[in-house]
Amino acid sequence: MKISIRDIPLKGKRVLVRVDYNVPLELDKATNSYVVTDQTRILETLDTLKYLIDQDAKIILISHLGRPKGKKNTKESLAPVAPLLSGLLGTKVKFIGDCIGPEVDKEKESLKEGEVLLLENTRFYAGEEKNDPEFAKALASHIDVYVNDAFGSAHRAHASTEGVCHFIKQKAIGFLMEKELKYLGEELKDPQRPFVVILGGAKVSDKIEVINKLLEKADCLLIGGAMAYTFLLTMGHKVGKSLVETDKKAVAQEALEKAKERKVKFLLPIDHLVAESIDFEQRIAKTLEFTAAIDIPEQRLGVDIGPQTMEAYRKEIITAKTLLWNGPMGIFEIPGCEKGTFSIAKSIAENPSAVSIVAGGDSIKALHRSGLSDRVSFISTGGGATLDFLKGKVLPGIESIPDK
Ligand SMILES: Nc1ncnc2c1ncn2[C@@H]1O[C@H](COP(=O)(O)OP(=O)(O)OP(=O)(O)O)[C@@H](O)[C@H]1O
Ligand SMILES: O=C(O)[C@H](O)COP(=O)(O)O
Repeated sequence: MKISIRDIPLKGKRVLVRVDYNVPLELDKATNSYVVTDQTRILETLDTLKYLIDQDAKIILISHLGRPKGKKNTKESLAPVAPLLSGLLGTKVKFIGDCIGPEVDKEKESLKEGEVLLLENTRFYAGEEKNDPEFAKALASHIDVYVNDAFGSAHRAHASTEGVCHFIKQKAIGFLMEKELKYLGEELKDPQRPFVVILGGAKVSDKIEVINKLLEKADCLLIGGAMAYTFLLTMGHKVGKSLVETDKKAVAQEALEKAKERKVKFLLPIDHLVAESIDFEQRIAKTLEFTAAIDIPEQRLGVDIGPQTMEAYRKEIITAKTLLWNGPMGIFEIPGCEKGTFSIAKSIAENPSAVSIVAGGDSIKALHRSGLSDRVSFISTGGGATLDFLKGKVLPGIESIPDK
């Protein structure tokens, strides 16, 4: 058991809290400013933050947002989180446009008991992802206690999740981290069967390797999203202009063989929604139409699963005893391409007696949009972190917090 914030005195201490506020932002054209479109990850940290405020701690929040690769930009600034968090906590959350340096140190020093300061995106510095000790040391300056409540980032050995721990003596996990570990650990250690995993999304390179591990635990895998096309391509199907990672074909082949060997059902889309092109800026899919077959025409790209696939996946979902869903089935952000993803949410809702776990920023956003969030057993705030946890991998963000 990890040391929790309940286990240490916090009054008057400067507490650096690593949260995962890697939340989706959208430009609000009316105000020309970015707004948070899914607050889940923020809401889930409120218990920890309220507790720290009650304990008269001086709270300094750090997080990453997006993948800015060491460069500052407004699109990935944490600034829009501050007013939102102020409202949710009922206390002013001050924001400063940097996360290290003399200005930040001054703010840290002048912080009073119960006050909350939010720092800028740690990934605006290359030192974050490189886990640079100098950068980690700068994050740790003027800090008494480090709290990791960022389960979603625990699989990253970055300066704010791992490196910083070498410069701060007292460390603990927050309530969100505790909940995630308890839930995912208990429910999925020895899952009730059939255990059905639904995987989709764009991060093919992240997830395709995870599939190999899940094949050792799950009874059935339902594949959607962009990663499905890499598998279909590997099997010799035509995928047109769909998003694929050709360098992952060998891994895909290995997974297909392993599924066969272990007698794990491995379902891929049998029909698709395709488009001529996608304009992500305008959120428009040109010439949407269903293919009645697995192959995708040359000049088209797959943007969602088709109706036959939805029904095939539904059949597996409604008879499962344990369900895990990570990643949308299509480019659900674009109007007209959301039906496949919503159909997964609906099918899960049809099976209330199963333990259902949904993980991943976009999957959660889609779940909320479908209005069925209250029909799942547990919503994990982790995407890659949850999958790594399932693989039994050591998560650096958890490892660096000592046991009781
Ligand atoms: N067919 C497709 N072609 C291109 N992009 C797709 C396709 N299907 C889904 N996507 C994109 O995948 C993205 C989500 O993938 P991602 O792996 O980030 O899922 P997630 O649930 O947020 O999990 P995580 O938290 O691990 O990131 C969405 O932006 C969606 O548009
Ligand atoms: O959204 C996530 O899974 C976490 O915030 C980690 O983000 P990353 O995949 O960009 O490291």
